[in-house]
Amino acid sequence: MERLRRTMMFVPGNNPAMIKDAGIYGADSIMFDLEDSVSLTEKDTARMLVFEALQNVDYGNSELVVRINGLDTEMGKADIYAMVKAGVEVIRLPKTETPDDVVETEKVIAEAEKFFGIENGRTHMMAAIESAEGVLNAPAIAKASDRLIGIALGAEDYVTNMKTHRYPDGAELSFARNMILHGARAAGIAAFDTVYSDVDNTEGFNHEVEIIHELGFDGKSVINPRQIPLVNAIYAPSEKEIRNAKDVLNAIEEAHKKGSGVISLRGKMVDKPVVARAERTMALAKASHLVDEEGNSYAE
Ligand SMILES: CC(=O)SCCNC(=O)CCNC(=O)[C@H](O)C(C)(C)COP(=O)(O)OP(=O)(O)OC[C@H]1O[C@@H](n2cnc3c(N)ncnc32)[C@H](O)[C@@H]1OP(=O)(O)O
Ligand SMILES: O=C([O-])CC(=O)C(=O)O
Ligand SMILES: [Mg+2]
Repeated sequence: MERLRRTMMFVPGNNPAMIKDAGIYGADSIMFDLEDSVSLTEKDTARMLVFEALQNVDYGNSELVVRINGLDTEMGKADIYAMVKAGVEVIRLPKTETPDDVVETEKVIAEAEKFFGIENGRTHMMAAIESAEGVLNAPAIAKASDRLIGIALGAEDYVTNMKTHRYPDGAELSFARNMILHGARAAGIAAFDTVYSDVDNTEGFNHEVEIIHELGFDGKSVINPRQIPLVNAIYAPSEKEIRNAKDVLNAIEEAHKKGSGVISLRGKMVDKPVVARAERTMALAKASHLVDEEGNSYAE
């Protein structure tokens, strides 16, 4: 079953209190940041703090991601070596412009794995796309390495590059979101939406999450624990959706028993893509604690 990544929470790598408690908020992925939330004078301290945390703190089931500094900075290589040694699950490359950026980073990751005697390929990657060049290359970036689990939009840098701002209707991000989503889906990997900086604006945040949920994003980068339950609530299927998904799965099981891959349910055709959507609905229902492991509703 595909891993659910509804929320990926940024945690500044130079903040020991936030790093220590990051696991208690239920983020699907925790993303320690060594890049733009850390000032140049704190880069070494942040790398050390995150290295220690990855080795010593129990973050439960959350996936552990680190946003490194790019290889065009003097920190990039040291970041990769330290995080690979610490056993990070995913390295997030910021400001990815071209497939070559991914290939170059992968080379250094592979070198580091070899150096520390770690199995080749164990460290996964994701690429953040934060410029016009990156957006235009999104489909190629998404296919640049087998290590990639996903690509993400970084809209703060993107709107700066585009000489615009963030607006409530999100029109300025429409092209980038669609490119990233299509690039990710064509490569068979995940797509993540960008952060929403106005932490106290719940209405604006919910509106943005509704948009990306409808588009089909796997989830969203968040910057504050208060944003996690808001995303989860919008990604949680309704009771009606769960009931329908169960009916679909039961119907297709009956069809399979009869040697068929298609069946009619209340006049609507049930076939492979409908079943795949029903399976995703049930996975989201489980993650949202609306049904148990067997798919039985707690409400029933
Ligand atoms: C454009 C980009 O690159 S975005 C990515 C880089 N930016 C970041 O990583 C920023 C991360 N977020 C933050 O630093 C903060 O959430 C801010 C500055 C946005 C808001 O700060 P505050 O208003 O103080 O947050 P708030 O009052 O909601 O904090 C409540 C609790 O959550 C904790 N918390 C807040 N944000 C985070 C976080 N991102 N990770 C872990 N814990 C956090 C606080 O430490 C506080 O804990 P406490 O109650 O034990 O003291
Ligand atoms: O990746 C993100 O969402 C945060 C970020 O760096 C940006 O928006 O520039
Ligand atoms: Mg950025």
